[in-house]
Amino acid sequence: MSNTPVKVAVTGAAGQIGYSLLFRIASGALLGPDTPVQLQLLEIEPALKSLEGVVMELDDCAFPTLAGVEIGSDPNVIFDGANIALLVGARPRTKGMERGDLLSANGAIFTGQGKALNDHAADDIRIGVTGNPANTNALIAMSNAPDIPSERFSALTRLDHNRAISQLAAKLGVPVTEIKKMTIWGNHSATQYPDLFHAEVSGKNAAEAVGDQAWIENDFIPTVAKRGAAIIEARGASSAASAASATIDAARDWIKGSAEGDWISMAVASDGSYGVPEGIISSFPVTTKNGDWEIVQGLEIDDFSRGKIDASVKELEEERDAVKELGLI
Ligand SMILES: NC(=O)C1=CN([C@@H]2O[C@H](COP(=O)(O)OP(=O)(O)OC[C@H]3O[C@@H](n4cnc5c(N)ncnc54)[C@H](O)[C@@H]3O)[C@@H](O)[C@H]2O)C=CC1
Ligand SMILES: O=C([O-])CC(=O)C(=O)O
Repeated sequence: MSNTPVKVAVTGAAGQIGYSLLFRIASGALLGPDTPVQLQLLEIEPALKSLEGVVMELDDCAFPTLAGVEIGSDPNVIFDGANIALLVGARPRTKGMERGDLLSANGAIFTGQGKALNDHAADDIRIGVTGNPANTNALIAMSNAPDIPSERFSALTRLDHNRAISQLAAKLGVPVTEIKKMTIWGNHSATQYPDLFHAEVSGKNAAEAVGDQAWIENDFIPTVAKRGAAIIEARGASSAASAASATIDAARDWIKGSAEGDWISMAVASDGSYGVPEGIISSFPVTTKNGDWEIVQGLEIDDFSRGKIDASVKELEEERDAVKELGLI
């Protein structure tokens, strides 16, 4: 095992996602069994007592890869020297709310955290935003951290990506491992576009393997896009363990690299690819290597996909304009 622990900051650490996420990071699921991690956990003051209980449980696991845990409510302290920051802390939506309803409630959190990361994080910082509305929260953090390169920020659409793989595998009766090149385009919201036209099943085009446009349009796309709401309806609380798992998948692949012959979905600052306006944080197919990502280029976008991508991007532009209006960017 190398000696220098990687500092992983997690916000909202006493929350539902945190309760699943921290134990997986501490056990080596993020960086592997040979890399010690130091957890730096941020919570609001009233949640610190509960977080102390979580830390007692982390201690009780005696994880060989857990080098230490620090907790606190000041982002300037907790982000100090962080190599990876997973920004989970934000109010989740409840029944009947759309993610856009969270813009003003949660947006303000990300101005302060962006500034604190700017001033205190390590030079190699990578920042993944899970807290909703994830894309626009990432945009807010990025806009408030002028010294951190914009490509170091991403928002989580990996949960949608994993949901899309799982739905397609169930439809075709194949293992999830047969599915490659899934893409989520746009916003982590009901307008997102899970794309089967570039995905592959056992090396063959997924849309052709399905052979049922009506299922794609009326079943697959809405099931994936509205899965978060379906879980809130069933569980009475928003997805947590699956969100934690996707947060790990996304950060691990970013740092360790995506698999050869495959790609992943990540919401990143657009460079104008596929007609998505520069600067907004939109989900794309990306490959990753050594902590860097690249948008997969050259995919042909037909009219159906174009319409879906444009609708989600329009929503992201509206969210950007709304937070501009609120003075958050
Ligand atoms: N992008 C994605 O795929 C998904 C995103 N989410 C989002 O993740 C977020 C967290 O969800 P849960 O853990 O279920 O919520 P939760 O309410 O159980 O936990 C959130 C925690 O964040 C803390 N918090 C609030 N303000 C904070 C601040 N300024 N600094 C640090 N911590 C702060 C709260 O005290 C709370 O403990 C929500 O916004 C939810 O909508 C949830 C599922 C999937
Ligand atoms: O839907 C929600 O509010 C929680 C979430 O982001 C998801 O499960 O995708």
